[in-house]
Amino acid sequence: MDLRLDGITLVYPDGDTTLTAVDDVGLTIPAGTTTALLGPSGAGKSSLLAVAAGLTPPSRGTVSIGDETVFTPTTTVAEATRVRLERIGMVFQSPNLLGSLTALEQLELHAHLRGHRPASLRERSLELLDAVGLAGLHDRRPARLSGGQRQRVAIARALVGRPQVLLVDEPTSALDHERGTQVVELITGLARETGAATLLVSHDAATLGSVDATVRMLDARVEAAQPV
Ligand SMILES: Nc1ncnc2c1ncn2[C@@H]1O[C@H](COP(=O)(O)OP(=O)(O)OP(=O)(O)O)[C@@H](O)[C@H]1O
Repeated sequence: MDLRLDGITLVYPDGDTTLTAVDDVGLTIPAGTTTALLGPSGAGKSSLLAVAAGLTPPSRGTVSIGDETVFTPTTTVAEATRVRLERIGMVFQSPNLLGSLTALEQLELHAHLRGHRPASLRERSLELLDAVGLAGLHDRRPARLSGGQRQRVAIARALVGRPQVLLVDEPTSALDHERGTQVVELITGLARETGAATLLVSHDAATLGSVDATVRMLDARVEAAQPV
């Protein structure tokens, strides 16, 4: 399903005044495609991602998945959490893995906590770990994985609940150029295969050869989407 942001504005209180972090942003990400969000520090990229994830309610505007409006200025925390758990996968800058769990267990626990408990969960998790290039490393704990491998576990984990939307914040910041490019290729390929509408924040335009579109943010606003 498509992800649609309509007229998103996010205003933070800032002492006696306010700061507009996102200013009337509209963006559509078709199902199965990846849009990269670029722009200088402070442009509003993480703020827009937080609104798309339902972590922060917009001050104005709506977020829709398919035909359904899921986040508005009045969406409750409980409702936003439900939508996020059921429909949205997230990959953060840091993989945030649990030190005592194997790669496979990271995926299984994540799915359990979200209420996804199909009989085939183990197979699905193994398949995803294979898809991210970790065949044979399912039993490794994070301490025995490289930084790039940990990031791949986090990507597989985000997809285990078959999310309709995938939101990715700076997945390559800890990786060298070649590995960063590979991780973006992996995300765009998985988005295509799973149909997830994917929004990926990046600082590093050189790693984005495989994305379907790029959007540049500047001073809280976006320029028109550019197909690459
Ligand atoms: N919780 C907050 N309260 C107040 N202001 C905030 C908050 N979070 C972000 N801001 C401000 O909103 C603006 C946009 O910040 P944001 O983190 O979205 O930018 P960014 O493009 O993601 O930057 P970076 O690339 O450095 O992560 C900045 O001016 C920032 O200082």
